[in-house]
Amino acid sequence: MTPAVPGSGNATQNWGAREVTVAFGATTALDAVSLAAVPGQVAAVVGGDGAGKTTLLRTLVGRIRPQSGRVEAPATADCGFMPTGASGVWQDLTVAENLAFVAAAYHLAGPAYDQRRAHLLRTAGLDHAEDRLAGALSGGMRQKLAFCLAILHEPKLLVLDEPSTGVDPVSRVDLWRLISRAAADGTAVVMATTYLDEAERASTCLVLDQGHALAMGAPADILARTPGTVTTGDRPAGRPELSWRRGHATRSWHPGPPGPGEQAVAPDMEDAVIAFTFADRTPETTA
Ligand SMILES: Nc1ncnc2c1ncn2[C@@H]1O[C@H](COP(=O)(O)OP(=O)(O)OP(=O)(O)O)[C@@H](O)[C@H]1O
Repeated sequence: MTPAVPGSGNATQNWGAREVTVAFGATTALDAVSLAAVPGQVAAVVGGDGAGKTTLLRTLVGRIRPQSGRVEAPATADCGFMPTGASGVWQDLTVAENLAFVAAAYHLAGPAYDQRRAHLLRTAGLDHAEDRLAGALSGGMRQKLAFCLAILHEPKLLVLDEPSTGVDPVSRVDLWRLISRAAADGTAVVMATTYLDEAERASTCLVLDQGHALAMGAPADILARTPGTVTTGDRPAGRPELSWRRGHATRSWHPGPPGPGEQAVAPDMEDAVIAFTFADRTPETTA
């Protein structure tokens, strides 16, 4: 029997990546990274530029073969993948033609398909734009079309690469509603996101940095395990390179307790991800 991916909490499903390592030449994009994809749940993958998010997602859907570790995923026809930047959309086809193209690839037809297509277009707010060229849609509408294309064939595993990056706040809400609905319908959803408020709403969150998994678990657990202390003030406290702007204030990370007069805050996901990253990148501070 295949062992379950750690953290899946599900004895019957074991989709996900298990200790996957991927290198591109001298660059280790993923270093023994694991992530469970559980039906009915959203797993968020977060991390900065070059953290390995896209590589992990592409590995999950079989587009990259890892050097070591293993991937458990449904058959290709049961996977849906939305690449970053809506690059899964054909710009010179209309919305309707994009959908028809994908439907033909999956042999989708008949009243059940018509119903699903109409439902998706309505939920995505694209039902009045069927005849518009995808290239003429707003960024948010194009992302929503890309989402519809990825989910049209009702995949069991849905993998989304930064679905809401560059999307206006209202379209972000629409997209999140679509994603939550897919999970509620029983789909295992894995999404990379740079929006940490979105990550905070996921069931599981994986924090990556430079190919390393810094933390994984329920968002509340990750917050509870935030290393060191985060403080707020009107100027950096301690080492300036361990401080960042947050609205009109400055946050600072301390490997230990705050200094005298410094005001500690309960970290949110943004603070936690930054704290994990600083702790990992500046090991001398936590030694
Ligand atoms: N095809 C490739 N050839 C060489 N290096 C690659 C390739 N794909 C990714 N990398 C490298 O692997 C590392 C991880 O990249 P990846 O795209 O997975 O990160 P990411 O977290 O998605 O970041 P970003 O959002 O900036 O794309 C980076 O150092 C990147 O330069």
